[in-house]
Amino acid sequence: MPKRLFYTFILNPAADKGRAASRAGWLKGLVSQRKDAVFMTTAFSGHAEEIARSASADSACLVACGGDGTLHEIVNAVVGTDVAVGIVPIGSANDFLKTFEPRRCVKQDPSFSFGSDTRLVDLGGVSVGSGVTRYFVNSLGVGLTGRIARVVKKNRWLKGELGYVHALLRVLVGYKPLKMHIKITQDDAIIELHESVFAFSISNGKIEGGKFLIAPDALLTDGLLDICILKSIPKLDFFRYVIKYIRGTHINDTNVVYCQARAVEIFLYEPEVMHLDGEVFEGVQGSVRVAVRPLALKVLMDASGLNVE
Ligand SMILES: Nc1ncnc2c1ncn2[C@@H]1O[C@H](COP(=O)(O)OP(=O)(O)OP(=O)(O)O)[C@@H](O)[C@H]1O
Repeated sequence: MPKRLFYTFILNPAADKGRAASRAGWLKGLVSQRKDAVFMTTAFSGHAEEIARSASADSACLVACGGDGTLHEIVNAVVGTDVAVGIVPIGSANDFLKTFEPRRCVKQDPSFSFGSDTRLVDLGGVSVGSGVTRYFVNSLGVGLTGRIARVVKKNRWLKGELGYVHALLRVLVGYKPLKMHIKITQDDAIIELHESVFAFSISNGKIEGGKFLIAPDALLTDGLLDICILKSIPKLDFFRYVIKYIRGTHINDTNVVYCQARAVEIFLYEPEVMHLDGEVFEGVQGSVRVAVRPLALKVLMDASGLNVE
């Protein structure tokens, strides 16, 4: 049956530390000119996912108006359906869009052009123990970056790069590398590591934390996830790696394992913090299985023809 609406816009007014709320008037103005679109606002964390689950019965495209967290919730509501997601980038980082359509990441002047062309992108599926699978569209981090994401989220004032620098410094105090067992499954090899790990991430997009080029070789459509493991290093050395992460040159470092795979399993001996697209999951322990779900998400492309890979 044809859907009644084409677009449902879902605004997270709390995105960008509450600054996204100031875009409500502009978004309502956009939507009010059309018969095929409606506008909704979230009232609490997790609400975008609830709205998206009910709206997906009626809409062909759900537009995430916020940052990566808003997109993450909507993606998890539509995965497995034919509903597309669109993006109005008014969050702090909007890291997914930096890979998908980098030219649209102009925060001062966000745009949305009504179109219907979509591109399929991969997703990463994550299951902890026997729990349900949750999906990330941009990146997953365990340990250091999970803890940084937790501090960034709790901080109500500092946004953008300042927020990440503040969080990094706070997390580094008292931080110890994590003991992990990692099993990376590639087409022609299995890599097993029993390591103390300083930082661990799995990426679909290239950028994490606003400006860190964690996965310079990542492509959203290659059916692969990019794994980046920084082995145990002296804590003070990490500042050198921050510069390398910004430039993407860490992947050639002898302390870094960087590779691509379709599936990864990690075993965490102690409860840890994990982030998926910047959303924080506490107390993750035991077996964490991650597998790519190739071309599983339809993403609306900018109709102005500015798309680049
Ligand atoms: N009405 C609301 N009140 C409070 N929190 C909300 C509300 N709606 C959504 N949230 C939460 O706001 C958080 C931040 O959203 P989001 O990640 O989109 O913005 P951001 O952090 O500025 O962007 P980015 O992740 O790109 O840096 C998410 O965890 C989301 O669950």
